Amino acid sequence: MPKPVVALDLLLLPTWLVPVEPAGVVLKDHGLGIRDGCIVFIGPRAEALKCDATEVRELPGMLLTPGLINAHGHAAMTLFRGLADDLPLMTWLEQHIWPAEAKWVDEDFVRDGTDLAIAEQIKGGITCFSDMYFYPKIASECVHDSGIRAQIAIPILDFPVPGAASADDAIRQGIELFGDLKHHPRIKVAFGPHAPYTVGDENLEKIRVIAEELDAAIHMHVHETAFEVQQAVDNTAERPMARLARLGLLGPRFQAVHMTQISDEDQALLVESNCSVIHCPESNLKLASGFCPVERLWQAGVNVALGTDGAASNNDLDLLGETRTAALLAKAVAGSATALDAHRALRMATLNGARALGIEATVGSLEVGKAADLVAFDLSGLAQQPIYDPVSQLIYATGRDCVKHLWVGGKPLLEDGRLTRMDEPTLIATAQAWGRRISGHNE
Ligand SMILES: CSC[C@H]1O[C@@H](n2cnc3c(O)ncnc32)[C@H](O)[C@@H]1O
Ligand SMILES: [Zn+2]
Repeated sequence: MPKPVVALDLLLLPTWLVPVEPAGVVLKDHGLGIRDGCIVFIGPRAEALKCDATEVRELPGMLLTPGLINAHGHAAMTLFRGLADDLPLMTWLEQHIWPAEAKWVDEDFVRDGTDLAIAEQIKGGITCFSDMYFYPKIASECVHDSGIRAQIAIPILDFPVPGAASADDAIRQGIELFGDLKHHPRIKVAFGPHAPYTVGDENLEKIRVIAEELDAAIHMHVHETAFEVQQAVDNTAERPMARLARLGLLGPRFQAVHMTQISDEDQALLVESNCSVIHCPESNLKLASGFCPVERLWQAGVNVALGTDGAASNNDLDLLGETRTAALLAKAVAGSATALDAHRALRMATLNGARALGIEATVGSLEVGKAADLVAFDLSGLAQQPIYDPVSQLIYATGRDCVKHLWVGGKPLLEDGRLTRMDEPTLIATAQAWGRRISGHNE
């Protein structure tokens, strides 16, 4: 019996295809077929050409991978990029960033800054990002309009912040947004208590109850610096991770961002509660916050994903560059050149990110049945030659300027390096206008 012909909206024929799952596999001269936004076919080129495809795209010299997932950031902070550099975390936050946020952050700021962040991320191969910033409803509108995928974490602090008069107000808005977006195909709403030092037990308990009820994720900066942990121990005789465990917050829906300080007890809590850690190496390096022991966590079975953090502490939203930094730093921290090899680094930037955000059934790897969130990297330039392993070349020798095409749910958001739905000159002009206002050259 001849096999039925597979009907496709789009057939992609890259030189290399790296599915990420199964791990370590590189498929040469294979095709990937998309129908109704999902991957419906992966197979050798000769088989792929038998499909009945409405459109066929040859991608010579290109590597097709799952879209990168930026598991932690503060999107609208793109408008504060370079505003306060070369400072330690608490000085940076308390003396520079929080005063600037109090002065400038409003709905327009968040809309313009988030659009800028989305455009930068799409151009850098990112198909999904996690955002934790003020006016989350505005950010969700930007995500909806742009076509990208995102987790929107509702920021919650014990004190008033732009857009929320209190923690209760932020939680109420979060519950409403969660309800409004619970059927959205590309947006997930999570709860984002800022950090152990800005949210007290009472509000953390409220967040635990609501997140449990809604089956929502909790996204939080935790153990970012040694100072944070020491201050908590001095004041309460309890490490923040132990406190979060006591309050019942840890679990598979908990996303612990940073984790540069990990005792054996902290690690045991991460393992037994099955939380994810989101590693932000460049922000940690720039603020001199410390080093997350990625290899040790990986070997212990902890899911480690990757984030850029905001553009005010990084200062870019370049997850491919972040992956390279993570791979290099992991070797230095572990004292072993075999730590976080290129294939595992790519997995951290894709499937582990999806797992951390609770969307690994939908995205994170190229598998039949998953959404077609894909990126094509052009490896035909001289800086990538010769190619023994395209994943090694991608992680160790390629910059985000090699991102050529990108799809989310099968929809093209980047074609030949150009944004399909956003106007780059307008984004640049808008960001420049904010820069003039904030630096005082205008108004
Ligand atoms: C509640 S989310 C927004 C809040 O967090 C601040 N922020 C940005 N980056 C970091 C970081 O690395 N650690 C702690 N807090 C951070 C941001 O400026 C907002 O005030
Ligand atoms: Zn952050």
